[in-house]
Amino acid sequence: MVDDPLRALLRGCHGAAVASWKSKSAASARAELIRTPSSAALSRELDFFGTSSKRLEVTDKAQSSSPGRNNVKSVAPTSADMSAAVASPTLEAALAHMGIVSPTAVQRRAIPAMRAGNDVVAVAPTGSGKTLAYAVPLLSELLSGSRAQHRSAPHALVLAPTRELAEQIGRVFTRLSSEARVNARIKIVCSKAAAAGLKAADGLIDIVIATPMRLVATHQAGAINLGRVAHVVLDEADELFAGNFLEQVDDVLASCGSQLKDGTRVHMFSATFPPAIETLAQGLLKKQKKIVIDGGAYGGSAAVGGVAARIEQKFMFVGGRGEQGKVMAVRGLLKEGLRAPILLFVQTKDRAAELYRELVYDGVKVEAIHADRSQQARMRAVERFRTGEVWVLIATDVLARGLDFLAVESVVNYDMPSSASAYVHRIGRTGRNGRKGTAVTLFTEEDRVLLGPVLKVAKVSGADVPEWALKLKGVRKDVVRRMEKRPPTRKRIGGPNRGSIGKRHKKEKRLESRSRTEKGEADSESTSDGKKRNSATKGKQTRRKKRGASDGLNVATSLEEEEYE
Ligand SMILES: Nc1ncnc2c1ncn2[C@@H]1O[C@H](COP(=O)(O)OP(=O)(O)OP(=O)(O)O)[C@@H](O)[C@H]1O
Repeated sequence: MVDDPLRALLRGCHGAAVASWKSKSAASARAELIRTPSSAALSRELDFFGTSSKRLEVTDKAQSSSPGRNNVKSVAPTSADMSAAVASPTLEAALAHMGIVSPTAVQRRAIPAMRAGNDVVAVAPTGSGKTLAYAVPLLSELLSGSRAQHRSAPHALVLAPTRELAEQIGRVFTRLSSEARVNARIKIVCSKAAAAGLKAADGLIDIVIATPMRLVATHQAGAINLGRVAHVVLDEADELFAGNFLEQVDDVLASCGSQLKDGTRVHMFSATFPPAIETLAQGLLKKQKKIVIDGGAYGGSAAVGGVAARIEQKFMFVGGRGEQGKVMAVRGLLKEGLRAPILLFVQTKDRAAELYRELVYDGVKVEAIHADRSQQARMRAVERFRTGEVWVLIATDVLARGLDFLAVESVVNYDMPSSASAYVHRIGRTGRNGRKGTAVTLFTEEDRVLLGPVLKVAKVSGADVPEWALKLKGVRKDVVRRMEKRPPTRKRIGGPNRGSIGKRHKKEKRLESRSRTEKGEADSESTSDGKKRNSATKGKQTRRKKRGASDGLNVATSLEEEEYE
């Protein structure tokens, strides 16, 4: 094993793989793998959330030619386009300070549309800057003084399907408002603690960013007044209108009640907006302004689009050998130099655990995100990925939407996404903000039903879809829909290594369990009802063990599950 330079690299290097698996031979890819950048250089590249000043230091050929663009200290002048879109010199300067000097297409159109008092529906590709497209007009209203001034009554409400996304949106608002000195009171409500804090503070709030479940609970507890909300923004609107969240979103909008009739504006943003969701959303939009950018598809039979232009999409049939074929395919991709960091999507948390075992045994620097781990452990996993300590992050669809992992080079759909929309969002974790990215989708015989819709999206977005694939016999829509709701049951992931987990993994298990115990202890110390909390934690751990999840790799299976405490 030591003879194999790839194995040595996978074990020891912090550098990113720089070879494209598609365009280079295995030998040259390996050679490039050996010339990895330093960990410092890599960590500069890995600003996943795109909101810190590090992002401006990224060494990117496309950007480095524009002087001042990569220098945090020098603020480049903004374009005429930017002045016209933002219409606020203060915000314009703040954006320039963040390295944002010209608007993206969706910003160019959505910012003025929101300012003009419309209900904006914006469908634009992943990574095209939709967050700022609504953050700018909302903060600009606060700047101009037209804000609600009622206790616990926010001026604007932003809903997002997951806690991670809500927190990311919160970071964007906080950064921009502090750069512009808006002095906006921004609250992120996506955990019990945050909701309790809101009640305790009982003060003025300008903007609330929340997950639907937590906001409903907070409202029911009387900690927030939704009666005077001027704007409701639904980020990942199609997901918020889908089964899991519909009831809660409905409750929130009902709580904005009378205001919805006489003036609350409702805005929807996503990279996908299927016709069924459009019909559902129509009733809420009084003064609607639709904005559809590039691949973003709004209505029509295509139903989804929104694939960022620079993502190279590849499909690999791993057919006959089923699950074993997939593991081999992933090993092959890594060996051939698929560019890291890599996000690897699987269908369920159990499969994440199984795949983790396979890869960790190989010596791949891999992590898996799971909802049962403490928030600290989750953040640590992301941080390890961010700094290049971990090359491959295994996740379920909980990480598929909205998260701005700016430096992710490749996405692998280890398991076929459950719908064309899911495909768009998953692969959209790479190729963000005009960067290049690679998306590889593995499929077997049992994926035939979902393959058709996914290939259509790929074809529409300019991917080189093989002729044979386009000739695949169509599947009835109701069969596709059934499959979207209930993806195929897959065989366990496990190759020859299964069962022999190896020293390294055992060590990871020990560390994980130690960190859980520490967390339990910390919880018990920091609460007055410590005993209760500590025994509850222990009970939870026991239950987990009973469920056969002693390796602690329970990745959430649904977005709903993600709303943990
Ligand atoms: N005008 C701009 N110029 C340069 N960078 C920008 C601009 N607008 C946004 N960005 C950056 O682009 C990245 C992607 O933005 P954002 O997360 O808002 O995309 P999105 O369209 O919401 O993606 P998704 O559909 O996946 O949620 C962020 O890192 C953001 O800071």
